[in-house]
Amino acid sequence: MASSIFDKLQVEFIDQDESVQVVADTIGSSGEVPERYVRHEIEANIVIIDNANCYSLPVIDMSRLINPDFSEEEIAKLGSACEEWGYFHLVNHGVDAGLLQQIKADITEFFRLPLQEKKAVAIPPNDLQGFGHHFFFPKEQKLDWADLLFLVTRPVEERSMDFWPTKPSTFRDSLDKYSLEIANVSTKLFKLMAINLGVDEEALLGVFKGQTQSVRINHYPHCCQADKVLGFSAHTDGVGLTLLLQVNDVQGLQIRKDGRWFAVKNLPGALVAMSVTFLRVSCFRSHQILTNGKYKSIEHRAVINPDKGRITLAAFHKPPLSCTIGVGPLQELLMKGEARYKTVDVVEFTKGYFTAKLEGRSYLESLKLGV
Ligand SMILES: O=C(O)CCC(=O)C(=O)O
Ligand SMILES: [Fe+2]
Repeated sequence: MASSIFDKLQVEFIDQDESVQVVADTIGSSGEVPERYVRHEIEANIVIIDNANCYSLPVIDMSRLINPDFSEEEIAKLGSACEEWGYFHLVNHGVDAGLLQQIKADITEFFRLPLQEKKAVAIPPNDLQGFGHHFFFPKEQKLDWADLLFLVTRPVEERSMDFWPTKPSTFRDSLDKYSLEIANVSTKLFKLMAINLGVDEEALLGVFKGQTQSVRINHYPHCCQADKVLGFSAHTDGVGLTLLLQVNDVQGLQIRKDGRWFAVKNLPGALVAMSVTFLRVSCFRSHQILTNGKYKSIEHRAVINPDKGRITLAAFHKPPLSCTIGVGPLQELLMKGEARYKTVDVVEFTKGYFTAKLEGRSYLESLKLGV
């Protein structure tokens, strides 16, 4: 049964009845990766990875953001992280440590279940929610080396509980609690971003009223030919703000800055926050350029570890598809300059985003005005 949210998009999603974990187990430690997964572009591109980690990635401290003694300084740091990187580590975020431990354990246990048990929540044809492997147009597109569990988590009435695993038994409860805590973190960040942008808090928060939160829980099995596959092709996330949780301590996220790829070192206990496309592109009167290009949306991808599987949980916060807030960029920002991005509504944006060939920034670039 297709969920109401994806019904509205009216685009076809093809699911692939294949588990990457099974492919990984089949090829073992010496087999060949099936052609469908082999990424020739990895070799073709000049990829410089900063393994030395000497590039300093922004780290933002939530406890300072909300402490009147330090907030001004920390909000300025948050602003430059969003402008320069569109990406930062968020520490002291306030999400309960016990809950984090529990959800990590539940997710790990879910992916360890035998395939048949995971398939109890398999993605049906032309839907997005559930366990499986997303496969969008075009058909010749290479497959990512990942299994995933995708669920709409908020608003609560939009949940399709049929896709929420019942094994392990604590899974549903942990995800329910986590989804609330992380929604609160995202709201706090939006408020602080509004202060940094010098716009009315309500103008920014209004766009997210009744926001949709969905989670994409990614499992990237290890691969004996790790340099031939990609866990997640280069992309920018959809609309809103992504908060990424490292479920286990295996590195794999890479971000592109100034044309170079950088490996992101895990920071224990931190969440990775990505201010994503809407912040750069817009929110009209349903989806207009909110920050008029001031904040970046970071292009990123996930690479595979040859020895260890990696698990992450990405929580996406976006305006509801029914968002009809008014046409045009945030007025206060437009008074400071011309609109730099086209106006598109949430449904059109989401459709374009999902159906565009995954070429990193291509869909985002197509919305740019005057270039
Ligand atoms: O797993 C990662 O490191 C990245 C995941 C991601 O980019 C996504 O789910 O959108
Ligand atoms: Fe992403």
